[in-house]
Amino acid sequence: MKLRGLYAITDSQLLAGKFLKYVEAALEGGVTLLQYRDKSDDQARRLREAETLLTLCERYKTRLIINDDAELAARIGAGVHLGQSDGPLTPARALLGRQAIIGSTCHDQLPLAEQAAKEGASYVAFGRFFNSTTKPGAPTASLELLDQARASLHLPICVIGGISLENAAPLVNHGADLLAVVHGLFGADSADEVTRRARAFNALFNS
Ligand SMILES: Cc1ncc(COP(=O)(O)OP(=O)(O)O)c(N)n1
Ligand SMILES: Cc1nc(C(=O)O)sc1CCOP(=O)(O)O
Ligand SMILES: [Mg+2]
Repeated sequence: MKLRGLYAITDSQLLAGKFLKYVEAALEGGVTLLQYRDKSDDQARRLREAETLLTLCERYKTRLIINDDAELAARIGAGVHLGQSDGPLTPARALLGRQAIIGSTCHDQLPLAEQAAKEGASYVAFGRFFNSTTKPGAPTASLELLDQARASLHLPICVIGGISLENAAPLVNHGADLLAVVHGLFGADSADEVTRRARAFNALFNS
């Protein structure tokens, strides 16, 4: 499967009261990867929601990624996204198997991406590229870094952090394969607008 296009990431606060409606609206518009990102400790709810999202993803032929939690990913047969403090990649690959999608946060550091590639990551993520209300404190990354990453890495490159329809085009032009978006997708006033935004993000890869 080609990892290229929109990477939608859920946010439990932003999507409160409209979680499945907005997620399905995004899937309707086209989503390459969907990440379930819930930073709570409510294991029962996390399992329930992850299973529901997996069923929805199967219907739309989208791959589900669980943020932070390789055990939950293994339990339901999804992929996982691991940050630098979320545990090592090698055991996660052993746990999830060769086919699983495993992503790695590399902030603004190429050496982290090279290491992640060696340890079996399926994609590497750089960010944040713009101001983010979802994660304001994340380290910043630049288009120059993206150029260097594109020239030296042979893995799909994901970009994240404050991405919107207004600022995403240069990231694609500088070699990003996956646009990871929370607020710029789900911070919409209606489900129809989420679908429209998803289509418009994907169209950036065809222009
Ligand atoms: C696609 C993608 N890229 C980066 C992150 C951030 O991961 P991390 O640094 O572990 O921070 P949290 O999201 O866990 O707060 C991500 N989740 N997804
Ligand atoms: C979860 C996350 N990680 C980041 C990083 O830079 O590693 S930025 C970020 C938040 C992404 O949400 P939004 O699209 O609303 O800015
Ligand atoms: Mg994490």
